[in-house]
This record gives sequence, structure tokens and C-alpha cells, in this order.
Amino acid sequence: MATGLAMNRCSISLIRTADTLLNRPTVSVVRSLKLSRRLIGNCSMATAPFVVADDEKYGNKQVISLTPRIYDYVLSNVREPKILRKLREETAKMRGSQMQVSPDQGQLLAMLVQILGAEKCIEVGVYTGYSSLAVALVLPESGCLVACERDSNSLEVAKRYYELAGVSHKVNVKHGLAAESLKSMIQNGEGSSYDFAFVDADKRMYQDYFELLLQLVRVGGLIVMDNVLWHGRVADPMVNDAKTISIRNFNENLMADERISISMVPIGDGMTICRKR
Ligand SMILES: C[S@@+](CC[C@H](N)C(=O)[O-])C[C@H]1O[C@@H](n2cnc3c(N)ncnc32)[C@H](O)[C@@H]1O
Repeated sequence: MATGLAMNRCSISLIRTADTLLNRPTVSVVRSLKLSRRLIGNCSMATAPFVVADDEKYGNKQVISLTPRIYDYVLSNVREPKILRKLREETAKMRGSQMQVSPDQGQLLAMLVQILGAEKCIEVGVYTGYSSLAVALVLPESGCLVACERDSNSLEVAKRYYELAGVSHKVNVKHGLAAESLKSMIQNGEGSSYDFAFVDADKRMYQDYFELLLQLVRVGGLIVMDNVLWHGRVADPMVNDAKTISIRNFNENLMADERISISMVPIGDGMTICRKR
């Protein structure tokens, strides 16, 4: 049986029972999570993983391992604007360049902004501006991105690129601690007026940023959280440093948060897309 994760015997047999009762083949076994939850009863769903397909020929639906070759192929299929490439190449020579989002992530952020038809956006954690520029480039002329960053040196690079790209009129740079900037935006009556937010700053503040952004984003708007896989450490029970625990707890909270719909996407270091309900 092809499984995304190993499934316990109790779950499998009960789900098979469900399939028999419904007179259907045990193909996509957990089609109805509600049904399986009812039938599983005492078996813990907290640890019971999902079986996606019952047929080897369709693969096990895990994310394929991105070998360097496959990732190169992914990158060769990213339409990275020249100005973003230039910024990426300049940033590559700087300290902290590993913090920058990857071109495929930048493209996804831009795509989400376009799908939403977003006009008002927020970024928490700008660094030299790659992700914020990716967003600003696709905003309409009337659009605005509030870009929060505490480091003045990296902000200088970001501002130079906003100018070079001809989007500086769309970017409102807030130099300082991001939580303070977000709180003052709420106090200014800007609640529920933003369409899109991207968070890529200090990990131990994720829950605080999320709570503040949930006040600033409108119903139907998106909050995208970066680094939710934390280089895979969140999934390793042996890793329990403060940052890993913080992101792991944050992910758990998102999973239980009824105020949003979520989708954890294994791109870059993992991004969770949250849609405010
Ligand atoms: C991972 S980098 C952001 C990378 C950026 N999104 C990009 O694609 O290039 C995180 C940034 O968050 C900033 N930062 C960390 N803590 C912050 C805080 N409390 N307030 C504002 N900025 C913060 C850091 O200075 C750093 O530049």
C-alpha cells in the first residue's frame, strides 16, 4: 500500500470497514476524513496519518525529493524579472544572503498577490528586498506594500532596488521593530484593510506577528508564513532548540486555528498560506 506516512493497523482496518460498508474499493482510502474519524473512535487521529493512494503506479504522493538536478530544473522554469536577478546576484555577495527567499518562492508570492488582486500588502522582514520587490512589481500603480525591517544597512539596498525597478512609490518602508509598526498601523485604524501579508523575520515572534496581521488583513486575505519547515528540524523529535520548538508550536497552533484556512507548501524552507475566514 502506498502511504505518505506509515499508517497504524487500527486505522487501516477501520477505514477498510468503512469502504466495505459503502461498497467502494479501498482506493483513495481517506477520502472522507469525517467518516474515518467517526469510525476510528478510540484510535488516535492525532497520530494516524493519511493514506492517499492504494496503487503503487500512482506513486505515494509524497513530495518528490528535490535533488540538485531537479531543483535546477525548477529554477530554470522560474520567470525571474531581470531586476530581481540583479538584486539576488548583488545580495549573494553580502552577509546573510542565505536569508533571501528563493526565486521560485518569490514567483509564488507574486502569483498569490496577482490571484488575490491585492492592492494593500505588508511584509515583515525585508532584508535586501527580494521578496518585497517581487510583490511590489506585480502590484497595480495604486497599490501599496508596507515593508517592515529593523536593519538600516539592508534597507538601503532594498530602497535602491525599489528605485531602480520604478516601484518606490508603491513601497512604504517602516524602519524599526516590526511588531511596533504593526501595532501602530492597528491603532491608526487600518484593521481589516490589507489583502496580503508575508512574514519572514524573527521566528520566535511568529505567533505575535500572526495575531497582529490577522487584525490587519481582511476576510479572504492571505497571511503567508515562511520557514515553517525550518530545514526539516520541526519534524525531528530529537531537535528541541528554542527556535525549532517555537516554529513547531506555531505550526500546531495554525493547524487548530479555526479563524483561518491553511495550506503548508513545501517550497523553499516551507511556507504556510493562511486565508482569513
Ligand atoms: C530572512 S530575512 C528576510 C528575507 C527577505 N524576505 C528576502 O526575501 O530577502 C529576515 C529579516 O528580518 C529582519 N528582522 C528580524 N527581526 C526583526 C524585527 N523584530 N523587526 C523588523 N525586522 C526584523 C532581519 O533584519 C532580516 O533582514
